[in-house]
Amino acid sequence: MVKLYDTTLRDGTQREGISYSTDDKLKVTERLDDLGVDYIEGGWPGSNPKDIDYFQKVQELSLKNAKITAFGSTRKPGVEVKDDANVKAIVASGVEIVTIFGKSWDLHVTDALETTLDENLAMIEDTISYLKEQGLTVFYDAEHFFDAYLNNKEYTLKTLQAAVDGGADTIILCDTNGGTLPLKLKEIIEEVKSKVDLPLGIHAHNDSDVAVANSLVALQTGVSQVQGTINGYGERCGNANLSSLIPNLKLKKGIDVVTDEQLAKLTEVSRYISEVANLNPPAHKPYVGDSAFAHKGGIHVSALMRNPETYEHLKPEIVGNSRKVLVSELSGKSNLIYKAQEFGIELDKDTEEITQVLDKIKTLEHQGYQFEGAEASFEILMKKAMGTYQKLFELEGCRIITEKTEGLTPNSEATIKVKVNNQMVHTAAEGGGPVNALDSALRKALIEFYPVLEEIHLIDYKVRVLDGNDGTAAKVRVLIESSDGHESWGTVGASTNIIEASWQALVDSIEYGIKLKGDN
Ligand SMILES: CC(=O)SCCNC(=O)CCNC(=O)[C@H](O)C(C)(C)COP(=O)(O)OP(=O)(O)OC[C@H]1O[C@@H](n2cnc3c(N)ncnc32)[C@H](O)[C@@H]1OP(=O)(O)O
Ligand SMILES: CC(=O)C(=O)O
Repeated sequence: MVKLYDTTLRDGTQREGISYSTDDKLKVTERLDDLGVDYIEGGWPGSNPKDIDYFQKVQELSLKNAKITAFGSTRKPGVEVKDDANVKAIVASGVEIVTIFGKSWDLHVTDALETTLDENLAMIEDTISYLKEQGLTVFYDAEHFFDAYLNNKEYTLKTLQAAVDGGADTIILCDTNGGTLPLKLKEIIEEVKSKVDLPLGIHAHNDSDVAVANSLVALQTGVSQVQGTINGYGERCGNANLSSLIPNLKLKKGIDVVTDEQLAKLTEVSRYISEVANLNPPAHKPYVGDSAFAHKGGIHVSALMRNPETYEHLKPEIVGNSRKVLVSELSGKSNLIYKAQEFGIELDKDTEEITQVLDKIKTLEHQGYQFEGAEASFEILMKKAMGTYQKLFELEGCRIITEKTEGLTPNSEATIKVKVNNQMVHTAAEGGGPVNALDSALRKALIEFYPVLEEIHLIDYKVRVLDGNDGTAAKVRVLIESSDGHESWGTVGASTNIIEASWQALVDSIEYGIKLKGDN
């Protein structure tokens, strides 16, 4: 039996940039419970009022799978355990399971705690025995266990014995600094197993980029509890990533740590937690990343269309993710056919049209365009090449003036002349900058013909300088993301003139949006 112990809400919050509210923590708790983890370490009640609040409120949730645990340290040196503020806060938190970390490494006892080796052993034993007397289940986190073992095996084993004597229910071996490699970790766990007769757990940090590997090796060596966090969030480089460990265990090792239905929620849970953490979802993480099943190379897409197993180690839907095919200068005809099918366009591999589209993409990418983030521009390009694209308006001309007066905010004004439905429209608009003025003038000209434009907004505008060596004459790429509040689409432009690059991306964005909303 393998037990999943999630510390997203404790060690995960030790990652730079994360700060949840109590409400956030409660919502994440429910998602983790849904996912099927066995334990949720909700926080450290001795640390801050938010965590005290959390432990009160979490009692009102009806969890289906998980048990809530509270984290804390052994008592302070020279303090009676019943009087220790941290221990009192843990007992008051109302949980049935607590996780206490103690020092395994003599260096930490002398240099961090600044106490004696014997006092540390007493701190471990009597904190655990006191908590056991309170009727609690106690997991003991042996902090820095592997470094400690390599430095002073004899003392380190005494700290574990103190935990056993105190009555700990499980001992978790922690690779706190994340510096241990899998084979060394395995060797040490094998030795410990022959000396400690208690269930063991593993808590691995990712400083050597092997936290998941270390956790798998530990489980293979007979450890039964694995600690980690969703998306691998955690102090410094993070903790063992449960978003990878869960599918690895279930799909590769045949250990049913969650049900098939729960596994299919993995991607959603990963993205939900990154949203709540206010971080970008981790695009390149295995299993759950947006790019985990993104195929770019033409050779890959060609084979994939014949049999997905050729370039995927599992079906993306199993973990709630989906396949993505990208279009770029690395595409072959297969990428285009795949995308055409997505757009509902019939395209045959043996036609002149597909060769022309492919050549055009490769030429344009050489000139600085990037279609990967601009699928709407790619769809338009494809339809134009096939002669099935109808433009919604023609530009007759435009003029943009930016006025900069010393001490005043610069102001831009655009005038534009476009032909819509055989009618010439001439408008002007102001804006904070030249592109903003141009966008406003164009919208003003088109709105009476396409009222749906009211619902279409630019949500992101990115400019990338392509050849910085050319200074202010450098070519730039503009990527625009637009949305109607439900769907979003990306468009691209490239030129040595930033207004021209913006114009190209803007026109594609507006035409695509109007057509998407069926207002043409
Ligand atoms: C490996 C890990 O991830 S352990 C978890 C680390 N997480 C955190 O530290 C987040 C929460 N921490 C906090 O809110 C605060 O640090 C608190 C409330 C725990 C302590 O705050 P303070 O009392 O102001 O102490 P401070 O943070 O400066 O120093 C840590 C204290 O804990 C002591 N300590 C460290 N480990 C242990 C331990 N296992 N058992 C007992 N005491 C410990 C240190 O010796 C130091 O005590 P001292 O100040 O009396 O010398
Ligand atoms: C306990 C803990 O978080 C660690 O040792 O890393």
